[in-house]
Amino acid sequence: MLLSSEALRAEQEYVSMLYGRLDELREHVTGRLARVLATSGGNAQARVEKDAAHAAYAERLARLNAAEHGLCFGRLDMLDGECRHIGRMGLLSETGDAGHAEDAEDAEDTAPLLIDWRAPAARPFYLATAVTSEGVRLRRHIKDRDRTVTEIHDELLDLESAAGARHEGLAGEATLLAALNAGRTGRMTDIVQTIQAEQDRIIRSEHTGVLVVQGGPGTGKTAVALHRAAYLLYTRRRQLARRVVLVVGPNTTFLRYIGNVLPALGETSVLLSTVGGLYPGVTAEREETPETAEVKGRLAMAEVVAAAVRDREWVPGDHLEVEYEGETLRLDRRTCERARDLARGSLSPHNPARPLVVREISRVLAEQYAERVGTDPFDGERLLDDGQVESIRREMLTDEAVLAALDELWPDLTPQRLLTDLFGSSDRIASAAPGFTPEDRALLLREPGGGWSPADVPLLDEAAELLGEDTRAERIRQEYERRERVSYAQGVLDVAMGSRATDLEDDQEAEILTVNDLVDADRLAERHQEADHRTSAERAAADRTWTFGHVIVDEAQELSEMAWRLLMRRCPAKSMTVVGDTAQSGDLAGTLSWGRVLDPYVKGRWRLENLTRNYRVPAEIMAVATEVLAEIGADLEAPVSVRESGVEPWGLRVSPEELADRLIEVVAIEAAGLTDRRLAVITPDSLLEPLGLAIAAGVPEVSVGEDPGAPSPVVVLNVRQAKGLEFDEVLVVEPGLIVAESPRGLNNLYVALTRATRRLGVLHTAELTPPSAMPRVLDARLDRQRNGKWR
Ligand SMILES: Nc1ncnc2c1ncn2[C@@H]1O[C@H](COP(=O)(O)OP(=O)(O)OP(=O)(O)O)[C@@H](O)[C@H]1O
Repeated sequence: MLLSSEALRAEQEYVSMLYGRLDELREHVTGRLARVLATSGGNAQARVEKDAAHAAYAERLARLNAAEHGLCFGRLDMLDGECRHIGRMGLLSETGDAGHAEDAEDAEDTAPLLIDWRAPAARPFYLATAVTSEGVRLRRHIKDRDRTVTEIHDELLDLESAAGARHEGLAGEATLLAALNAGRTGRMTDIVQTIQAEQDRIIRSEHTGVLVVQGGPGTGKTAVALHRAAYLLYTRRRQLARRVVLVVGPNTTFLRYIGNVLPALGETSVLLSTVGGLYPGVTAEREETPETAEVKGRLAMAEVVAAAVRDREWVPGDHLEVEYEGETLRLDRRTCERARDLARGSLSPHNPARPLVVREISRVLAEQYAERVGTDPFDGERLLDDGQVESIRREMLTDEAVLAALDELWPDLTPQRLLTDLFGSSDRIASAAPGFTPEDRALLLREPGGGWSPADVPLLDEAAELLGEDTRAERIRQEYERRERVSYAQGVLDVAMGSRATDLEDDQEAEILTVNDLVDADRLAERHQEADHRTSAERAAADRTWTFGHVIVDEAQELSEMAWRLLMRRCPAKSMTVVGDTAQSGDLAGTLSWGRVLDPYVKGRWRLENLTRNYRVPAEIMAVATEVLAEIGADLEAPVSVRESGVEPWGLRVSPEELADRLIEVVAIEAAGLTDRRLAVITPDSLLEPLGLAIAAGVPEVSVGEDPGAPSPVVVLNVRQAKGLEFDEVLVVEPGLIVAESPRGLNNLYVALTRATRRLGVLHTAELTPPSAMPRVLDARLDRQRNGKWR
């Protein structure tokens, strides 16, 4: 129900008051922040406190700034006469914003002017229906632009109006449909104004373990996952903000697509990453075949990496000779075995255990050498005492031949070196992966160099766990740096004193000495040490061993078993929200069953929730996609579209020779009709480059492949790149080839067909038949719209 101008005016007054309150708070926090920045000096403790205050005020200011657009978007009139305004953040009438649940509790007595959408009092806004009114008489949706209320929609929640509802259970239908019909910008937006009841239940789920959200395309899984992150940060801010929430997505284009949602909700303690981005210092851009990625993603690779480490803890078949200072020393097998057992028995990872091998082997070598060169030729007595033998031992550790022998027996290994050596040698692969078929082993073999692939990252991480770090070297480096700083600081003080002393009268010298007493070199050095101004999320990104408070995995069906292993390690509390759709699993290493990937870690402790309504894809397009879904699995259920677009999908068959030209023609005409809308052309992998280049040459403002930054109106992508994204219009090229190119080709076609919010077209050459019956169904359906024309 659209309302009168009087109601609009009254609402404007309230909303203006709220913005006024927001401005006051901003001013207050900006002032505090400026004061913190102006303070200087103090001891280490004071500096830490200053950094913490700076971070807290900056974060609060970010939250206040984020609330600027659509600060208040709803109102509930309760049956008992109470009126609640709902918004992006809580606002109290007295000082302080109810920035999070804990703040709100602290300020219990203060009347809320605005209720944060995540607070329990806001919940009926999302859940109330005419059938279950939750004590609500009227729900109002408020829309504003630049602080001016432009629209309000009211829903009376009584049983009579329920009878008239078109889609039973759609809360705020007018506002929801306006959001769903709006043009897509290439950046996902938040849905706080129109969260639906089934989504709200998941967002606020109290389940603390692994929550799996399964739902078809467009059911809002990504939106729900991100809003759940915001909800958890609100309710458990003290624990989670420090530990950071990790959001894992399938590729960087996708991360860019969702990147604005949480900042717009005022949340910054979040790290967005692909699995390939989770190994600091490695950029996983190497391309490899899906078959190789599949082998690398198997859980059995954990044992392969472990075996590869064990293989590097070597003992000779009989003995090893070491040339030292003209003497040929001999390490027999038993000595080497003893050193190895000693190190393995320590149960330390490989690198930290290495000093035990080094000490034992160098001790044996030093004693042998001492016996050779330091024995009395007449009585056979050893001439060197223990101290001298120890000196020889230490000296030996700078000798190249000795170091080479140690490197062979128990090398100091980085994960990169371990895997480069492993994948570069068929012998090493055969030894570490005896259970693999020759074909699988051949898939692992590659030349050294050429960088790392996303599937390598969980293996590097696995190796890092097994190798461990010998932190002694790092500790020595830190101590060295500290001494350098102290010595530099002492120099500064000396220069200061020296120059001042020469300039000053004798009676002033005492004062300078007092200053020097107060600021000694150690303290000055501490002050020179750079403060760590990084946010928690930045520190988490740079630290492989960081453990996250909560992990959200999107498009989770694409993750390999090894990727799950890595993620479980990063979240020891196993507090996770996992969203995906096994019917969309296109990656060969991905999963078709949640139990298979989760049971090894949280058997019986993960909960499954389903989303059933499709907010993205209109019914006309979903009817086509559903035919494909039925081919993937007869028991799979398609989500039900919440709207129709009135636009039927179209199909166009062309000859192979004219494919590129007709495609350019179609894209050019479709693109010309786009105003503030986006078109995606989704091609089979093998056609991405040739067709992408052809389209880019013939049509302006086209980008090919992963989104380079600012979204262009027309993009050409393969299915993998389009995963999780959405566009106003989608043109699928050669669906038969998309199916034929992968064992999961049908799943890929299903993904491609479900990216459009308004219009779908299919352009193809051959009959859409092979290799399965499905495309024939698609062909027949599209034929009805075709009539030889695509428009
Ligand atoms: N309650 C809602 N209100 C407004 N828009 C919504 C709502 N739920 C979902 N949407 C919109 O529907 C679209 C699809 O949502 P989303 O991308 O989260 O779906 P998904 O289930 O992750 O899809 P896919 O599996 O295809 O990646 C998005 O534009 C999202 O903003």
